[in-house]
Amino acid sequence: MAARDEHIIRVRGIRNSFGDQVIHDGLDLDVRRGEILGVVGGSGTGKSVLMRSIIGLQTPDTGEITVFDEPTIGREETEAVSIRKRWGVLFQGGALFSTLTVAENVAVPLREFYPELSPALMDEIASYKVVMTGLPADAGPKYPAELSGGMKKRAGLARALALDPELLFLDEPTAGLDPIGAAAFDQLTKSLQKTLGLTVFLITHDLDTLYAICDRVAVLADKKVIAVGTIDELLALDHPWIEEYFKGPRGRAAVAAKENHAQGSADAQADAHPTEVSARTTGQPSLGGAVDNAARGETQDNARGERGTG
Ligand SMILES: Nc1ncnc2c1ncn2[C@@H]1O[C@H](COP(=O)(O)OP(=O)(O)OP(=O)(O)O)[C@@H](O)[C@H]1O
Repeated sequence: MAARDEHIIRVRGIRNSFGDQVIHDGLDLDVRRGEILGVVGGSGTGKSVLMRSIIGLQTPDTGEITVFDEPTIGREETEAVSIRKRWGVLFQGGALFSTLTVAENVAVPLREFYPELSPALMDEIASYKVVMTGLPADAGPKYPAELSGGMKKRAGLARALALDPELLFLDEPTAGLDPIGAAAFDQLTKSLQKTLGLTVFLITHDLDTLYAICDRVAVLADKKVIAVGTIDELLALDHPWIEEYFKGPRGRAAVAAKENHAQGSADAQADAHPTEVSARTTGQPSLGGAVDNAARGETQDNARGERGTG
């Protein structure tokens, strides 16, 4: 279990602005080692800008950010490389290179950071990562255009895991997936986090994801992180936005889905496969088996009942 006070990411007093538009002002956040931290907030509150600031793609006007106890703002590229190797990022939509196959996409970070590796070894590592994320082995030679939306996300995840990171950034990983595919992706994330000992910074609008896999949730509003804690801790704060967010109709449905899943898991006994797909807000029965089933479920991307932002 993670030491509660061991912070992989520390953000202190950052301000981000674009022209006259101030996105963050005095924003603080700590991410603990080994946790899955969900990051929520209304559209445009700056969740992605925060992630980009942490990974060095956006330079805040002021403030400090450290990752693995190393400052990330204002670092020379050569200095930043040693930190960047230790995290993986899944951007919204997967951000795959359309002219490269899945395996070539996964190998991109290997080529960038370890160009001395032989092509055969890069291929082997890429194949391993592809299978690890639940894609069929024959997905490697396919191009992104030949994949479903869910498979693209898995390919993006495989690329994010290419360097065996300690820290994973996921920007709305389940947006656009149907409920079964989204549930499968959540369980894959949880399973990888446990197996690989990852710390996960997860931006989402998906209440099911928050309830199913997040250890804590950080709420962005008013240009700051206004609260961070477990969902129960957040609800105890009696904040109107938080209350509405978690206790509205979608929040209640997410709680029901989690309870269904807990009941299903009890019924299925304690040795259930870690990537088992849970029942979700659709009321779908729990599916056994997992990665393979998950991949099958995702062929239903964009079907009715798709989970988008909310
Ligand atoms: N490069 C940029 N130039 C100008 N404005 C930007 C830039 N990047 C982000 N913004 C603005 O910053 C604000 C926050 O954007 P961000 O993408 O972080 O929001 P978000 O909370 O992730 O939203 P959503 O939930 O809709 O994805 C938005 O108003 C956006 O238009």
